[in-house]
Amino acid sequence: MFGKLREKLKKFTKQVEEKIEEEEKAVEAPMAGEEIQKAVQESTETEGEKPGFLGRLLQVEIKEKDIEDALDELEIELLEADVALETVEALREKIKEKLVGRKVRIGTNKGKIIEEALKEAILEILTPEKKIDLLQMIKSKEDKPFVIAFVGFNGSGKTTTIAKLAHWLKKNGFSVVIAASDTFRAGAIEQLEEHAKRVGVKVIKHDYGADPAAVAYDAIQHAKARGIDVVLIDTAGRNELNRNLMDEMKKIARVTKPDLVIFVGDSLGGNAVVEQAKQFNEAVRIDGVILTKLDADARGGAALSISHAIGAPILFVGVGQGYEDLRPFDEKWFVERIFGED
Ligand SMILES: Nc1nc2c(ncn2[C@@H]2O[C@H](COP(=O)(O)OP(=O)(O)OP(=O)(O)O)[C@@H](O)[C@H]2O)c(=O)[nH]1
Repeated sequence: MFGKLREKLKKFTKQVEEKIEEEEKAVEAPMAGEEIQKAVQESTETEGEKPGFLGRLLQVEIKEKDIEDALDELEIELLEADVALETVEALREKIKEKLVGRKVRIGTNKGKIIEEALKEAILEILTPEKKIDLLQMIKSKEDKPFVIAFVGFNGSGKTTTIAKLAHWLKKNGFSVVIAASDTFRAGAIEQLEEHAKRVGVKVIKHDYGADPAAVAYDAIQHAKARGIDVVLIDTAGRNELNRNLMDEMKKIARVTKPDLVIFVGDSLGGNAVVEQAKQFNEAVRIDGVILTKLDADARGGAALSISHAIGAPILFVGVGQGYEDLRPFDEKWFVERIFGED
């Protein structure tokens, strides 16, 4: 996971480290290495925790010029890794904020300081303005069912994801029914039924060509009549966005008044997926995102950008083809995956 992204960030760390070392050499020049360490040690011991007088002399401040070149390179590489432009720019500013002016004592582990700054910057980018606790939301809704509509392009893994989420909800004690509102793509209904059967969930369906909003409406009525907790609405994707699709989405939203609209995107699609999400967000407000195929994603561009770009949190990530392979998203976990080993 994210091998390429990791490489780029490591390269940045190394470049900045070398620059700081150059600054250090200028400070160190008049003294020999061992003398410096000793002087810093003694000075700190006499003045407590904080660096003492000599310690202060023997520290360097990271300057903008030390990181500018490395940031320029990182910016290009992140764009190549399909991180959205506005996210790259925001990340650049945050990294700068965290590093410029920072005082580094000679002899300390500079790589660690730089890596921590990168981690913090990425964590801030990933942390959405609003968070969603799905289980809590479902529990606290008084009039059942809780309705979730899924939107996204063809091939994004939407159908598999709906089955994974149904499985996860069942494991958490909720009853679920699925609306087969993709009445457009040949085979979509059978495919959904097959997945639903495997996870033990009923599908409400009409024929192909039927009104998707009517199918969703029926599923909600079915849930109401039987006290089912959650309705998951599978909507049609297209290969490209068009007016019909957006009008269809708007009608489903009008008729079913979903509690949540979740955008399902293939993380391998990179920036294109972020653009899709933005367009859906303009038509029907997206409340949350599920990114699929993260297990196969070396670049991490979509994952890094999507929350920041549309202001909605990533709720889950798909990390494999099995029904268990859906992971509630956690920013810290994500950052650890980027910096840790696979
Ligand atoms: N490795 C991996 N594969 C996934 C993941 N999610 C889905 N897939 C696979 O992606 C392929 C497409 O998924 P489907 O759910 O069939 O998606 P689709 O029907 O093409 O697309 P929709 O029209 O969006 O439903 C299938 O082979 C899935 O097993 C994931 O998180 N990781």
